[in-house]
Amino acid sequence: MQESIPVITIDGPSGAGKGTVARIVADQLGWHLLDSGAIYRVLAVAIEHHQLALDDEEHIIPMAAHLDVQFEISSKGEGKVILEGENVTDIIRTEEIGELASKVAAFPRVREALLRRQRAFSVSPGLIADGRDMGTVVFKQAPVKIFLTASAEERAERRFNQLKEKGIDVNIPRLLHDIRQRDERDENRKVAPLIPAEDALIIDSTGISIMEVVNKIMTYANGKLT
Ligand SMILES: Nc1ncnc2c1ncn2[C@@H]1O[C@H](COP(=O)(O)OP(=O)(O)OP(=O)(O)O)[C@@H](O)[C@H]1O
Ligand SMILES: Nc1ccn([C@@H]2O[C@H](COP(=O)(O)O)[C@@H](O)[C@H]2O)c(=O)n1
Repeated sequence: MQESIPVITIDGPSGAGKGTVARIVADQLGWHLLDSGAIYRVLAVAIEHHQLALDDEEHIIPMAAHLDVQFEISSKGEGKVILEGENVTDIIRTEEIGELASKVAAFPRVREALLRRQRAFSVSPGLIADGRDMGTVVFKQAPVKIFLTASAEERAERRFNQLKEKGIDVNIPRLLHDIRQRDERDENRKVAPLIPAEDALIIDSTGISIMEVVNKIMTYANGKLT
């Protein structure tokens, strides 16, 4: 990371709203956006496509370091993810790929291999980076760090509504089970576990609207950056 580029990190568990608020904050500030979870998800898809075993580090590490992926903006202004020439925008958002991403993300050498790619997003005028270890590892020097959370029940309900809107058939008990399992894996892995950075502002968004969360972040960031 270049020292002079300001970075706002937003870490937290699945479904806390990180991606949603990161996008709005980035739009308001006119800054770049890094959805680091998408990189782990793309790697999970690549592992499936190449039919690799999850412990096949010999092949996974070089693949992670040289992942052939482009993050594009479509003509409608929507984000598009292209892996090895194939549009994987929708595939990477499935619960199955999220689960696989969280398994592969527990391997220290995989995380190491993805560091440079993530740090390359830090360009002028600034970056909003969302993930699990943005404030603790990837952008440790960031001047503004947020840890965004919400109760597991509320996160499951949000995910339920999100998937229902897309016409995907799911149920809340199953989503709650998956969310708890993913939290447990992300919080307890040996490297870069999901924990708030010591200097992070913790925001519990349970019962708080998206715009209220955005406003809290903007107020905090304005105070820190001026
Ligand atoms: N404060 C909020 N109140 C109600 N719904 C919210 C709130 N924040 C986010 N949502 C909704 O919750 C869903 C999940 O949000 P989002 O994808 O941003 O979470 P996330 O933390 O990025 O999850 P993941 O890490 O799994 O990608 C979205 O449908 C979003 O609109
Ligand atoms: N900085 C990050 C970002 C993500 N992960 C892992 O990827 C999984 C999927 O992430 P989403 O944010 O897209 O849901 C997640 O469960 C983490 O295991 C990570 O380790 N570090």
